[in-house]
Amino acid sequence: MIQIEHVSQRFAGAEGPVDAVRDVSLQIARGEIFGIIGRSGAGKSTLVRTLNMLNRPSEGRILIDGRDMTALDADALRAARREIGMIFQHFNLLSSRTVRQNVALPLELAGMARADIDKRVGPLLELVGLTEQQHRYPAQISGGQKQRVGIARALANQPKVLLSDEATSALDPETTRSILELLRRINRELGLTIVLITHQMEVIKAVCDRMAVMDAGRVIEHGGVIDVFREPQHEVTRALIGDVISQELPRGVLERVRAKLAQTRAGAGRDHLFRFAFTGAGVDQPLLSDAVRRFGLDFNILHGQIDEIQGQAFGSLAVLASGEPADIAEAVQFFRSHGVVVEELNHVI
Ligand SMILES: Nc1ncnc2c1ncn2[C@@H]1O[C@H](COP(=O)(O)OP(=O)(O)OP(=O)(O)O)[C@@H](O)[C@H]1O
Repeated sequence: MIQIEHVSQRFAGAEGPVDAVRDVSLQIARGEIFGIIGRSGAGKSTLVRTLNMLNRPSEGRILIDGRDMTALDADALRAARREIGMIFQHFNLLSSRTVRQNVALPLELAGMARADIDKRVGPLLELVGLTEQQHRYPAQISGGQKQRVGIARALANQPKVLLSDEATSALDPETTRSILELLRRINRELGLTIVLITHQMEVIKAVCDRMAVMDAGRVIEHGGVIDVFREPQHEVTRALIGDVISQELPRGVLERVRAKLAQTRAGAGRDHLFRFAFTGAGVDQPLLSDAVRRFGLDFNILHGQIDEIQGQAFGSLAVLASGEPADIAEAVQFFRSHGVVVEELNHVI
């Protein structure tokens, strides 16, 4: 449905040209939720804004349903943009308009008759759960409610694609969950294709089907979310997954772990930090206690989580293993031979 073909975007920066996006090619299928993750400055916003030509790429093509967005004249582009809704981190609502009037705005701009607008807006407010708040102004509703207005407004023209630029970054974790659930529901009920950018792996894990990781303007890795989580190929991806662990560990524990790993790096310690990822059968075997017996290691479990990603149980454990290098290497082989994906996180946390 969406083909991004060799897209590059160069800006004229104050200190010379900035290559914000470099030769990105991706295919996004109809009806999927596709996540793009990367650190600040990786080029995510620039890339997603090329999809509706808010940024016109310096090179490459964007095809949506086979139509080349880069080749459209102004009128055709205006029409094509109605098929692409967008939501933003800071909601971008008009403060002088009520909830209902904000949602109606794109329809007014499209020249729709008042009665038709009313018919369209009612169900949208219902869909996002804001019927009761429809006559309030943005200043009178919560952040989560503002994003619901943003979503209803983005859906007003019945788009085929919804672009989400860090839509949950300004929200607390519980509100984030409820907005992500709403996006999931809209995706299923309306068959809408969603392209979502975020710097949080939690967001990707919660709603996306497939994902791409960006770094310094390039896509460095892409694939099914569960595959990327199970076996990240790139150091940047591993670091983004590692962030989840360091964010959830108590600060004191994190500092002690870092001190131990620094000792190991200096040649004076025996501790190594690993992340074990299990799916399916690996989950219920007593592999850790087996490895303790066989290889004489000590394990200290720092963080464990079982999630469901795309309907599959997926477990991950962060473990501090202490032992001689040869025993640790054998233990890693042992885990791998039982289908557990093992990564060393020493440089990540
Ligand atoms: N209009 C512009 N003019 C010049 N440079 C730009 C422009 N827009 C973005 N950039 C630069 O392009 C690079 C990528 O920015 P972009 O906003 O796409 O990254 P991002 O991954 O979305 O990061 P963030 O999450 O911080 O927005 C950055 O170095 C940024 O400074």
